Amino acid sequence: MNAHDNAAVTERNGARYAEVIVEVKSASVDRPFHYEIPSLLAERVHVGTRVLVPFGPRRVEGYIVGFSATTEVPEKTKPLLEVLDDDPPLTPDLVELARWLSERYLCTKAAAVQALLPSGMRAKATTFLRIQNAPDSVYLPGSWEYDLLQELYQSPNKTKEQLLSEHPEWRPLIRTWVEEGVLQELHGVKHGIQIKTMTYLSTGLTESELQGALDEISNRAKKQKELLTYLYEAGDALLMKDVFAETGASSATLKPLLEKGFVVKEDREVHRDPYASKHFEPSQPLPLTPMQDNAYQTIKNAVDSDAPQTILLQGVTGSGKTEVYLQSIAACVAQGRQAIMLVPEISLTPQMVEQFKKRFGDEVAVLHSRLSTGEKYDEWRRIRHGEVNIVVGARSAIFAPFRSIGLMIIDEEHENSYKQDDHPKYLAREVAMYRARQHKATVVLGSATPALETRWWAHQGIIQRVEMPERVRGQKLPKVRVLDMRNELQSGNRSMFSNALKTGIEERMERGEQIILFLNRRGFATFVLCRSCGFVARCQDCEIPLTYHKARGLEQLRCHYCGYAERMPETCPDCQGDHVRHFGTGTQRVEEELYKVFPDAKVIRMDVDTTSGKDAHATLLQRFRQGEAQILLGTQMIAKGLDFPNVTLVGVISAETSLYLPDFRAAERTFQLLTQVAGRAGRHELPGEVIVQSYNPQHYAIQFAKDQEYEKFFEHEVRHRYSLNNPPFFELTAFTSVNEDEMKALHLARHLEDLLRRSLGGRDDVIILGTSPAPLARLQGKYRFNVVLKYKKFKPVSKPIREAYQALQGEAQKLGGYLTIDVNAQMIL
Ligand SMILES: Nc1ncnc2c1ncn2[C@@H]1O[C@H](COP(=O)(O)OP(=O)(O)OP(=O)(O)O)[C@@H](O)[C@H]1O
Ligand SMILES: [Zn+2]
Ligand SMILES: [Zn+2]
Repeated sequence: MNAHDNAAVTERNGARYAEVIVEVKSASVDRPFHYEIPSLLAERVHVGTRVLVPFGPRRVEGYIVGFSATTEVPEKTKPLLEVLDDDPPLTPDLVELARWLSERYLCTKAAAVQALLPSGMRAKATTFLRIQNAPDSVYLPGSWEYDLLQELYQSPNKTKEQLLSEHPEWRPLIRTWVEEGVLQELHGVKHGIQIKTMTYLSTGLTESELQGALDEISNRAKKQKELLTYLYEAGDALLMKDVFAETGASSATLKPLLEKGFVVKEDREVHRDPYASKHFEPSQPLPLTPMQDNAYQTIKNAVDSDAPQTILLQGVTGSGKTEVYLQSIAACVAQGRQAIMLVPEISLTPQMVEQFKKRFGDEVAVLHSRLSTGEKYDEWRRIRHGEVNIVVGARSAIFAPFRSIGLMIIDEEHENSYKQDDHPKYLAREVAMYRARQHKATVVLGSATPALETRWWAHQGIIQRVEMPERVRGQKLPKVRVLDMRNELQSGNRSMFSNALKTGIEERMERGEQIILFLNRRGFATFVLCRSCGFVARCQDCEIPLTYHKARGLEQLRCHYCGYAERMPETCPDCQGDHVRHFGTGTQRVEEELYKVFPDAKVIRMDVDTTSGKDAHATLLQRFRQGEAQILLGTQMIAKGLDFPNVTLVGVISAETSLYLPDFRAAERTFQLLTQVAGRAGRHELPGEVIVQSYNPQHYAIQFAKDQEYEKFFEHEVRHRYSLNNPPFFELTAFTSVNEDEMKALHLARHLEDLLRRSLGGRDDVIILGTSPAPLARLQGKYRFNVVLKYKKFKPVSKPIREAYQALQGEAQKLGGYLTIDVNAQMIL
């Protein structure tokens, strides 16, 4: 077993050795190993094939990533044991993608491969054997054939792997019988629901045989005769439970027919379809508005052009982006290519799925985290086997194993959730652009408020940009009022609702209209604000708001970027008043307060606590739609994509809660959130109003959001980013050292900082920020310290970064902690 890390050969061409990535979770085995290909398996191995291999004393699963004619120590090279699927789960382009993932995001190759596969497969894919055509021969007890058949009859739920580990000698027999069709291999997952089968009944009798059979059955067994005739007339195999329901027959009726061989019973593999019970009324494409048509033509031309392209579709809320997506996808599929539609997990609502099902019917697979493992696995197989041409899904659907992708659309492309927070910490947008190069496909990034990077690339001419600056029916964007909460305090209103918001809510309740109240709270960092003058404590170097900490009775403010710390001021440095407070309000507190102020109100609260159940999210929204409550109160999860005709007032409790996160993207996020929230109002006949409460109403993110002026915001923010060496001008990579022991966590982070300074210090395209406590300074009892690196381009620094990271993995473990890395970090936590 020796390693070859160079580019894999994808054609076997008679090569003797397979290069295999083994499923072993350890950085020290992060390379392909060589295995000899036994001649029996030669026809079945391809790049992407899943195999069983010996690894030390164990047998483990692995994936073939290439072939090699030679190996360094041939006598020590062991053979592959088994090919685990008929179809390789990974296609060669996905194997190549896994290699790129591990290089770009510094994860192990095994972790990269796992990211590409559905969790069902990860949960342990396995094979079941079913008797398909029992052999005619009679076998003697004690023969392998006899014993194997007995075992299969008696324990149908044993996996092939279990049978083989108990009786390795059966391997050749099983293989022969599978080839001859005596046995059928069913692929499924162990744990939870397995492969799903349904029982079918059929009769293979000819007309004259049927006559003979009916004569043979006693006249008293009328039910049996009816059942047999029913099956004969059907011709095809029928689902047993339907047959029973239709004919009133039961297992007792069936049994004698089976014994006499008049009826055959067989289990067939079926795909679980999470939407099977729903009927979708087909929808027709809408005639496009001129603006939509312009966007559609641009996308269609790009798809036709057969060169990889990326297009930013910048359309205001309610401009009809979805219809453009639907028609672009239809055009792509009409060309015989496939399409991937990504939406943020929280917008993957039933209404959203419905739109796709209505337009494309069975051609769509849906992937999201609320599906069961089995459902996910089955949807994935429908994609892999070419049964669908379209997938709608959250982040990981970007890995859909399609053969020829023409179009990948990322809706609300600026959303946080497109960055995976586990290894590999990939950004869906980057993955899409990589796959676009592989498939000569088009990427569409859709948003009313694009990520600053995306808009910058368009500005630089690196990607195309199409605008849809108006709403479909020409409705005005809602009016946004920003209310100065400092004035409220001055006039003696100490509650969290301004007088204007209170009046607004009362009016809507009287008129029977609905209200959305929004609290853009992230729930961890606490910033410090003066309620009299709006002063916010910031780091003088980084301009990032300082975070409040209380430890051993000492109240401190810290910068989570550079490590600077100061004491919590007792009076406001600006106005000398004593209203300096640390800040943070939860949805639950707002709800309590709402009931105090409006005892008659009915409120639906949506946050992580109330939406943890399987369909809780959809159910709550449905109840609000049906008018069960006047007020919907929630966090960012209600900001996106919702379309409620009866909502005429949207209130933002405090714009500050996202503005003063210790994050260089805080202004961008606040602008995006406010714009999205405002976009929820007045989408239909009733005009909408938006009230934003703030202690800093003059802040540019709030002012530009008020006028929904993305372009102006962009120009302002991009200058700001430039002066602070932040994205898009520099990319950020964050290392986090985690340990129960604060000193050990700190020690490792300092050590890492040293290493980085030695290898990268002094370069003018790299900035190393000092070790500092992470914004989430303590999580689950563990201390966290960050070292953040800024650089202009990843390639020239990737080697020193990788080396420093790998060099300290061992030490981190020795200290009882660990070190993580987030390449192209979107948020430093
Ligand atoms: N060509 C059209 N003719 C008539 N109605 C349309 C057309 N295109 C879209 N619509 C309707 O306009 C409304 C807004 O469209 P949609 O929700 O796609 O906007 P959007 O750009 O995705 O907005 P958001 O960013 O807020 O989600 C929807 O009700 C949709 O059915
Ligand atoms: Zn700082
Ligand atoms: Zn003040």
